[in-house]
Amino acid sequence: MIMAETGVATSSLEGHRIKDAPASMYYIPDFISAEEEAFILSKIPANRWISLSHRRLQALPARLTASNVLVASAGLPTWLAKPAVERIEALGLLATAPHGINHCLINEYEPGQGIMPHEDGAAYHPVVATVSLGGSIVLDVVEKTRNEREKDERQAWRILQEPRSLLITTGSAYTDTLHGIAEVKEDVDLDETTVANWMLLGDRESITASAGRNERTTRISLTFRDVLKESKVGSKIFGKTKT
Ligand SMILES: O=C(O)CCC(=O)C(=O)O
Ligand SMILES: [Fe+2]
Repeated sequence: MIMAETGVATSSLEGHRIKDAPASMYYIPDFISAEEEAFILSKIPANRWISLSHRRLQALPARLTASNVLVASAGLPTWLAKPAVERIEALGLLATAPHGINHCLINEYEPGQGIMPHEDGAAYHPVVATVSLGGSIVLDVVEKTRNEREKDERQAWRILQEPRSLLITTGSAYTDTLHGIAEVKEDVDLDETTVANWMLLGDRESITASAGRNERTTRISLTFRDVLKESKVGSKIFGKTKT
């Protein structure tokens, strides 16, 4: 049995399945410690942010090309490899991924910022692992529709992502749904009837104590994936002899 340092074993992953969400999403609170969270936050390069109109982001080891190829001379930095990537891979869900995790997208959301509903698509192996840092945020997941008429009937789920948690999206949750984050300063009406992962949360009490409200603070997410098209470039052009 593989035992990650947090005490989450492969065989107990089933206990973290979000039963009210499409198959399959898993939520693990306190996947990293507060010290590990602070360490990762201190290592995120300050000079690599790319500002979009509604959030900023950076990609490591590199952004994908227009045809979704990861061209990089190095893998992920050690501050992402340990403990985050190592611990995610120990869960076993990426066992059939061709490279394992080779890419991390870092998104930062200030209160009032979000991301439009979208799917991650065919550039990646269909397993996404998201580690949250900083503040809590609600991820909205909604069924894809084939036509306009179905739009009103589609199912939707709200996933609350707490700081230091891990969310894994696989299977039809990856292929048949869209996900997004509303551009609000506060998530409201959070309770056991509206939050799909309510029973898996690390701290339900504080949400209940604030009458089902989550006031947003800056949240940084680490989205770990396996980019399917990878091109390793040697460092020769920089005068080294690496092959
Ligand atoms: O920040 C998140 O949790 C979601 C990010 C996302 O959907 C993406 O980068 O594709
Ligand atoms: Fe996404």
